[in-house]
Amino acid sequence: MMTPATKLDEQAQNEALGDAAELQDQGRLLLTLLWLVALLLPLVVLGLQWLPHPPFGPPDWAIFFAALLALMGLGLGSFASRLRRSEQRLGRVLAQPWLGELIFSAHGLLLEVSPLVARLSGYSAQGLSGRPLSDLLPATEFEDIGDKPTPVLAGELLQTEMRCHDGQMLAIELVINPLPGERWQLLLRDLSEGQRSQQHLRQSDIVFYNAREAIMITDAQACVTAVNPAFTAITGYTAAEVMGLNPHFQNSGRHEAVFFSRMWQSLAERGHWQGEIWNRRKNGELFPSWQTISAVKNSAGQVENYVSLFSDIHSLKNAEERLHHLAHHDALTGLPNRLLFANDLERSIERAKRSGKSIALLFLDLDHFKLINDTMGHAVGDKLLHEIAHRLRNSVRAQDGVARLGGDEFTVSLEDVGGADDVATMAHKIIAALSEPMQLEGNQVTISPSIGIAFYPADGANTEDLTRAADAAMYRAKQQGRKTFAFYSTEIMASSVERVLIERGLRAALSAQQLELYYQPQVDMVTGRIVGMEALLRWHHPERGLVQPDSFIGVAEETGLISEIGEWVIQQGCRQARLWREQGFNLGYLWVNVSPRQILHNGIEDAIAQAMHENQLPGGAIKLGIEITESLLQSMPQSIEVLGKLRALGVRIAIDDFGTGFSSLGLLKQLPIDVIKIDKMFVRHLAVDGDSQAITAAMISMTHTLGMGVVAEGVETAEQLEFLRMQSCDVVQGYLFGAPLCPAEATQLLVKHRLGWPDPPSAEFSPPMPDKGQSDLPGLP
Ligand SMILES: Nc1nc2c(ncn2[C@@H]2O[C@H](COP(=O)(O)OP(=O)(O)OP(=O)(O)O)[C@@H](O)[C@H]2O)c(=O)[nH]1
Repeated sequence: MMTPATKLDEQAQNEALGDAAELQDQGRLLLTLLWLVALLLPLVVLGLQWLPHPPFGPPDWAIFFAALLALMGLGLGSFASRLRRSEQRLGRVLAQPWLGELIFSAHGLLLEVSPLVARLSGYSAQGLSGRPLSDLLPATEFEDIGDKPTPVLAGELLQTEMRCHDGQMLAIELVINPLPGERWQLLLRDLSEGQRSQQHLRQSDIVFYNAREAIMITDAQACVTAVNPAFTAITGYTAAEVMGLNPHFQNSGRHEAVFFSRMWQSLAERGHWQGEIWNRRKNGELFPSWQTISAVKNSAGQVENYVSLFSDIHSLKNAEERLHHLAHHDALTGLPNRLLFANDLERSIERAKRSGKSIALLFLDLDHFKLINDTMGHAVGDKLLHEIAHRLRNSVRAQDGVARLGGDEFTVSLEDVGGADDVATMAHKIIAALSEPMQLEGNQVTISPSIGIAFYPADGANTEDLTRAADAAMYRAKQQGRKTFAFYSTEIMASSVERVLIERGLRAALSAQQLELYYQPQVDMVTGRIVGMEALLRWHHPERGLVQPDSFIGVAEETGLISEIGEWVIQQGCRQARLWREQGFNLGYLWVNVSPRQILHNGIEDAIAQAMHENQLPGGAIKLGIEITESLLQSMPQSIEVLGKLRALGVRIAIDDFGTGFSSLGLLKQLPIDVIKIDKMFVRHLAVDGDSQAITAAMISMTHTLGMGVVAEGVETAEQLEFLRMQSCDVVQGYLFGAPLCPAEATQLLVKHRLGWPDPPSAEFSPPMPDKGQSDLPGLP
């Protein structure tokens, strides 16, 4: 698109071109004159000879012509030197890197192009030669240039576009001049650079008018010279209202004079200031802004303007406060979280230090809260936690600190407390308030807390120690049966240290191969043959020797290590079963103990399926059975599903220690259970205690009625055995047949009793002197 030229900025070019045109005219005139002189002068001289009185005699023609030639030479010499100077000048102009030259014929064909034109267009100079001018200049003005003897555009400065070799259009400015020989010269220069800087200016305008940040520009005396629309939107002042004012008109009064003097100091020293500043809107409202002020200097280094850019961070500040609250509070209950609890307790300790008073820290953990989650769902669990937080807050004074540390753990810190009695009363009150039944989604739910109590400074001189002491005391309250409180004591600390030691040792035990499975035989009452082996876990502690499961299973369950240990037990048990099958033993079942936690949470079916697959179980004479404790029955819905899946894998399921919990046989009917194991407590008293006899007889009979098998544990005497036989108990297990033995000894036992025991077991079998701890193996994996 061609536009009229608006300015002539190439003065040198025009002067040179002007010179050239003038010289052309002068040259033409001079030549004509010389020709006229050369033709007419001899005729005039000859004509004068015919007069009656010629003014002079016949000329010496040789001298005459020599003079004429000298005259012509002088004229031509002066013209040639002017022409040379003009050519040099034009050459210099054309040598400018920004000026390109194109020579074309009257028919519009390109004859010559300068290197710059070739470079700008992307063609080679030869490539362009002979092409129509309109190939390079597609604008309509150039289309039919070849049809006209003279381009109509001559002498005009035009802006148009040049089509480059790659098809891109390049903005150019050009002028066309006539040349001798019906040729035309086209001088051009690249405009894109200039357009870029104009575009830059336009972009600056766009930024200024469309920025969301307010922009205020002042002169060197700090009088406002310009503000953008965002400034008006944020402050309420129009540009006209603030023009010429000192920015002080926005002063909020929130900053001291020293604040502004520092700002000016920074501007003077570094030319820059940045910070948060409170300003006043036109309507009087104060608002925080984040402001950047820059001093703009001229080339002499003097400040000409100050440019201030700011945004309203009012909403950002609100968000920051919300974030701060979120970071310090528990989202579910709104109580302070662990972080704020620690900060608050630290400050309480500082105060107590100064006043010499003491602080009581109560550490609460809900009892069996997991069961609520498991049986009623997480959403109900959340509501319960919310209600507990509410009750807890209402049970204490306003100045007492209540926090939720996470999960079902809460704390209450009491400053300026009296004696332990007062705190015990408070703990009672909290337990009573929290244990009141609550209605959650149509269900009545009851829960209780266990509370540990520790005092500053007696039990801990800083936040960590005090919290640790209260936590240890809470653990003691759990051990004491839950729904109670316990004060911290050194003895409690010792047992909590013991727990930590066991946990640490246990973490290393698996990789250090300190765990081992022992096996205890189960004997069929009718045939006297071994029909099963129960795998029982032992820990060969490097310093303490053989550690009983009672001492570490609890810790393993609390710390979650039970999953890893449980999986190892399953794999190891299955491996042993495979070995015995390969050795030709007709064993029946290999039983492993599985923790209720594993059943409920750890994808146990996958672990068992994999171990069975790896050891080709069930295979032939050996199958896998799992023993679970009665407490699992409290999580009925989930357990039914998992146990069903295990059954589908061919696994038998036994309830261990039956009779010690509160579940009824009727409840068992709803679960996929194959075997009931009567707890050794009943078996032990069979000979002397009529009640135990009655209960055992009833259990055996009812179990049979439900179509399940019965195993009696802890059989140590012939009398017990006899009683169980009379009640038609199916299988017995106990020292009378064998203690838990390491794999090698258990294999020897299998060899020795391949054909079973005589009936009753012969006296040659002397039970090992029972280490009672070892025979009591409740609920261990
Ligand atoms: N609903 C809900 N459950 C949570 C939340 N945070 C943790 N839990 C659960 O709280 C339970 C805490 O259980 P524990 O304290 O370890 O065990 P417990 O069943 O209370 O048993 P004891 O403490 O030994 O009486 C775990 O099952 C967690 O998954 C939560 O924000 N909401």
